[in-house]
Amino acid sequence: MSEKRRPATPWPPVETEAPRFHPEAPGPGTELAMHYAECFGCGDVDNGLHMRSTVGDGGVVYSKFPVTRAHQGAPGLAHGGLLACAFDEALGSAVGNLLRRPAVTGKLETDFLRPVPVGTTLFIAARVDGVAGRKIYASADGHLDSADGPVALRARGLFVQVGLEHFTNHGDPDALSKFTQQPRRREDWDINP
Ligand SMILES: CCCCCCCCCCCC(=O)SCCNC(=O)CCNC(=O)[C@H](O)C(C)(C)COP(=O)(O)OP(=O)(O)OC[C@H]1O[C@@H](n2cnc3c(N)ncnc32)[C@H](O)[C@@H]1OP(=O)(O)O
Repeated sequence: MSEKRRPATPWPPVETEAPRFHPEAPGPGTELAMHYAECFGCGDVDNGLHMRSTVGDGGVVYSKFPVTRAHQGAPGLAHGGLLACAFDEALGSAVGNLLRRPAVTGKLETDFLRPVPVGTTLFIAARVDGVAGRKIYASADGHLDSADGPVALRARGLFVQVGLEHFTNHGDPDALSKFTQQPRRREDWDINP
């Protein structure tokens, strides 16, 4: 298959500032631990995505998603919704780890360019592209079977910064103590937009 192209739309869609990485953000080469043991993307969940991420140079976070039979849509092929899930995780990891600003996905768009067979590993490279107040724009490419393999998917996401009470009020009152990696304490986050 030749390199796929899709209609170009401006990204980020609004004027942004360059992302300001947190002074205590993990540096290049750091292998990121799961952020929550029950996270479907990175946690120890039966049939979860079991994604693992590493910080690269230049503000890129690399994540791997090993696609198994548990992740099928059509026979032998990954389910599109789960592929989008992998990108949500990868983009969220870049935002959370590099900026340390608590944020949730407001919008996620995914271009599916090539089928992703069971047995392949998706190598996702995610970066934060710009920040406009509470709005944080991030994007990622997903390569088949190696970091420079053919691009199977591209995704763009808008993350919206929230207060930490978003997680305790809407989710679990003990949410903060259940995060398993830094930032997990209130003082470890950059909570000023
Ligand atoms: C180390 C740790 C690792 C952490 C690693 C983490 C990895 C996990 C990754 C998974 C992440 C998730 O799945 S998070 C879970 C999925 N997402 C959610 O559940 C979010 C549900 N939605 C919400 O809670 C809310 O709608 C919010 C918080 C997103 C926004 O509500 P709000 O706070 O009232 O703010 P609101 O004014 O509506 O929006 C703020 C600005 O964003 C814009 N905006 C909001 N949504 C959109 C949208 N879809 N499209 C365009 N623009 C939007 C608004 O126009 C506005 O722009 P302007 O007027 O200011 O210009």
